[in-house]
Amino acid sequence: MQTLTLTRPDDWHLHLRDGTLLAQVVPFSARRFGRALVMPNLKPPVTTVDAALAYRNRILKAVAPDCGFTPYISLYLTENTPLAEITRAAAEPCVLGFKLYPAGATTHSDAGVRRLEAVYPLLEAMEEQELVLQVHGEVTDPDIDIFDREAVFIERELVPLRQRFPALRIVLEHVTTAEGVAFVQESPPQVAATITPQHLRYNRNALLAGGIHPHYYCLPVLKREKHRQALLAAATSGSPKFFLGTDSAPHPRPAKESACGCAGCFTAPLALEMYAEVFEQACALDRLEDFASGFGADFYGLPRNQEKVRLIRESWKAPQTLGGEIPLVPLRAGETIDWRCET
Ligand SMILES: NC(=O)N[C@@H](CC(=O)O)C(=O)O
Ligand SMILES: [Zn+2]
Ligand SMILES: [Zn+2]
Repeated sequence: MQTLTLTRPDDWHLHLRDGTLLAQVVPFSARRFGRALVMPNLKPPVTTVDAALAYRNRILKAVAPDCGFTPYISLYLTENTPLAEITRAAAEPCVLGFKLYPAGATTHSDAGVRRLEAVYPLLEAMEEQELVLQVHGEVTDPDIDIFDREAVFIERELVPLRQRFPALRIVLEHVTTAEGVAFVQESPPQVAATITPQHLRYNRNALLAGGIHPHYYCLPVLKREKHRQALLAAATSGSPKFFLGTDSAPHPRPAKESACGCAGCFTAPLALEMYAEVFEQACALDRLEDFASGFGADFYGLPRNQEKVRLIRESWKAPQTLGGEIPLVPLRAGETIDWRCET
């Protein structure tokens, strides 16, 4: 049987939610990943170092103490973030940066940034203190077609931002387009991107062809095949600028299967396995370890993990729903997955 032993991977973009949902979902990540950068779009958002430390403790309480899972937090950047919070964040090892949510772009982003100019002093301080800006890269302009929102954001916001803050460390989170890939490739080394398993594996047909498939709806939305090809080429290129970030984003089943279903794919129970599938299909399994377990840690200046995980080339079926108090439907529910994680 074919097996694949990897340095334990890390997830550099993860939503764990809070309360009951947190307890339900975190074990799926902790089983596979050594570390995760946990996103701050809770209600209310995690905007301060104190709130981040409290959230981190709640995450740690929800996993077995000996499981070796280390959460890091990205702080939610707002137009009201005090300058002093930047200094505080820079001094706190478990805070790895600030998340830029253009207000209205995605789930729980209403406290986000309306005008980028309003946070220029904060970005200047972040640049000086070498903090990372994690970006949800979509414009919120209702006149822009939803499939173009990432490309337009890059042109209107990110290119000028890179020019104004040339040393600012930026991660274009969940990159979904050829334009996003090109932006990262042509930027200096402190600009990188995370790539999700769904954007590597699917184009927009998975969402819209043969009926509407709400569990494949996330933001930025799945794109055309040519964009998927660009992402796949980037992820398997061996470039250290592209690394794993699942963007696993659980929502209760009724909120997904609704006349106005919310954005987010719950992938934690099968994301690592899916990355193995797509790298295998691209004949690039030898590049998976750097993408999943190396480049992200290098970018964040953290040591690579010591432990290993083992994947086995063995089919299994993703569950239709995951039990627990809150019903959750994972991506690929009921479908066959080619790789199984042994740990
Ligand atoms: N990706 C998503 O579609 N949803 C995320 C938010 C985000 O990462 O944009 C969520 O929190 O549900
Ligand atoms: Zn996002
Ligand atoms: Zn996300």
